[in-house]
Amino acid sequence: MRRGNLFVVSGPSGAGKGTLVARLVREVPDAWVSVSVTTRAPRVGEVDGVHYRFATDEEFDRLVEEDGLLEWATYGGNRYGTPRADVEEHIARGDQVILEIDVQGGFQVREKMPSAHLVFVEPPSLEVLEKRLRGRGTETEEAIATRMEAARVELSRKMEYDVRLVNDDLEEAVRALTGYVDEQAEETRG
Ligand SMILES: Nc1nc2c(ncn2[C@@H]2O[C@H](COP(=O)(O)OP(=O)(O)O)[C@@H](O)[C@H]2O)c(=O)[nH]1
Ligand SMILES: Nc1ncnc2c1ncn2[C@@H]1O[C@H](COP(=O)(O)OP(=O)(O)O)[C@@H](O)[C@H]1O
Repeated sequence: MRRGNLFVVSGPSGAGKGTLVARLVREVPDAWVSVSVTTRAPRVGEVDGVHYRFATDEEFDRLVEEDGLLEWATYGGNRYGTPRADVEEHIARGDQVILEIDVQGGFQVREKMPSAHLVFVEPPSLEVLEKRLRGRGTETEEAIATRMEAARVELSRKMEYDVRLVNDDLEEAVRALTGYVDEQAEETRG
């Protein structure tokens, strides 16, 4: 039976993961993006169940206890996790499953599912990263500082990922990501 593939997309906050993954799902028909659970507060325009499943600390605790998460991590003082059942179901269905998660989560996925493909999205520079984060207009100055600090740690682990792509020119980065997913998927698509 046809089985899908699992892809992890990580990289510093503001590198453009969300933008790239949104383009990927438009261009690769069997791509499916997991919706994470988070204890972070919704941003303006974020819809529960679409961008994230927003949860209380107690709800998140319960998911961890029930072993309902494939991986989870704390980022910027909030917890984020990948619901396990949906991911397993979509892989079984033959989809190209995409997890947009931080590097701590990326390495947990590699441990549990060694066949996962790990993609690291890099910004052209730290200066550009900070500009993008500020330009997005979603974070306070304090949150930007926390994210820039996390970015340095995340970037220090990029060589442990299977592939790296620099998101400078958006169209070029979209082509690189869709090309990689298609290439890995080809064998299992049948
Ligand atoms: N480990 C893990 N990280 C996640 C998950 N969902 C999102 N993240 C990561 O958490 C970090 C913060 O996400 P978010 O608050 O949405 O900020 P943004 O990435 O700047 O839009 C990013 O690095 C996300 O990739 C998840 O389910 N698990
Ligand atoms: N190649 C690019 N060139 C310029 N701006 C970009 C590019 N890719 C993304 N952006 C912008 O940078 C900001 C951060 O992108 P986003 O996808 O939210 O990053 P992430 O999901 O990694 O936190 C957004 O405002 C987005 O529109």
